[in-house]
Amino acid sequence: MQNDGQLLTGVAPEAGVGKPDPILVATDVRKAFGGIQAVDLDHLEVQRGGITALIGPNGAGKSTFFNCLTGFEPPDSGRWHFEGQPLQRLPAHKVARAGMIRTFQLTKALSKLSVLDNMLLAAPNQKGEHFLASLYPGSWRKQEQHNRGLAEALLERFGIAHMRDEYAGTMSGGQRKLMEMARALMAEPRMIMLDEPMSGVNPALVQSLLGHMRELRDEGLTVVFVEHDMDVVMDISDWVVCLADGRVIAEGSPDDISRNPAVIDAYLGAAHGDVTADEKPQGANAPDGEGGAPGANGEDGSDPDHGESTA
Ligand SMILES: Nc1ncnc2c1ncn2[C@@H]1O[C@H](COP(=O)(O)OP(=O)(O)OP(=O)(O)O)[C@@H](O)[C@H]1O
Repeated sequence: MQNDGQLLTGVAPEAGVGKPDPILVATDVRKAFGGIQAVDLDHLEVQRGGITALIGPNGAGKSTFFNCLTGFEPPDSGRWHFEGQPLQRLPAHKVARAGMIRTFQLTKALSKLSVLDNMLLAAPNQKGEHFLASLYPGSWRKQEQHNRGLAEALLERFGIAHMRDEYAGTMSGGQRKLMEMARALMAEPRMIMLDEPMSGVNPALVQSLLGHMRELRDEGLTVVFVEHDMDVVMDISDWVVCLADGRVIAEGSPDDISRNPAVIDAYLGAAHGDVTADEKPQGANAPDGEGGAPGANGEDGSDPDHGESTA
């Protein structure tokens, strides 16, 4: 089946290259922490309806870039358009309402709430919370019904419906990863940004998560994900963007990227010689062996304090 990611065939593998139908266009996005220039990005376009992987060594600025785009971290400068709408300086909940939503490297479930309540909390536009809307209970009742139906359907889709009334704290790390993806979809986004969705999950669940990502893409959602596992990146991506020192140093198809000398130098490891798609690093991780490896966040990839909710 044709998906919009295939529109990328023939796009030149050049950093900052224009895309046939970009859903996101970001320009001059910069963010420094003290003396560290975490993000120093000139231009990046994300193709609508494709799966784009964001790779790069530890500390390359991937998560900070996600944070800036989604309103979780104020950039020092920069502008970006999503579906033609400028989103810079908007807080996270407004970015989510605009249709762009992210998940976190460490899952952010509220462990003392049920799985279903965690899902419902992730729905934006809680009309009942506004004073005027509360005067017209019909409008929020309708919305609550919609949210409940959506939450039940998503839990079913991700195979965790049997957990709906359990405390989220009782879920395994893998189940939490599934819930994290399901929660993001409560906002009914047009683009989902997944920060290391596979970290700390077992191989069977990786396959299940990959299947969900493909399905979402085939249904028209744009997927951007940060990943260290090059097997996963090569397997699923329509396009790969490599960051180093906050800059886009290369982008292209998985094949282009696996052969790109700048990517091999900065990330895949020049010491290992040329890396082709057939000889890619196994199990992946950053080449220096730091972080990002399956299990690097603890066996279940869970957040030790589970203290926060997503937008
Ligand atoms: N809140 C912060 N305060 C100070 N420095 C920060 C902060 N957040 C990130 N940094 C620094 O900014 C740089 C980019 O970090 P970031 O987490 O965005 O990289 P990354 O590519 O996502 O790394 P990883 O693959 O390890 O998750 C790093 O040098 C990091 O130490």
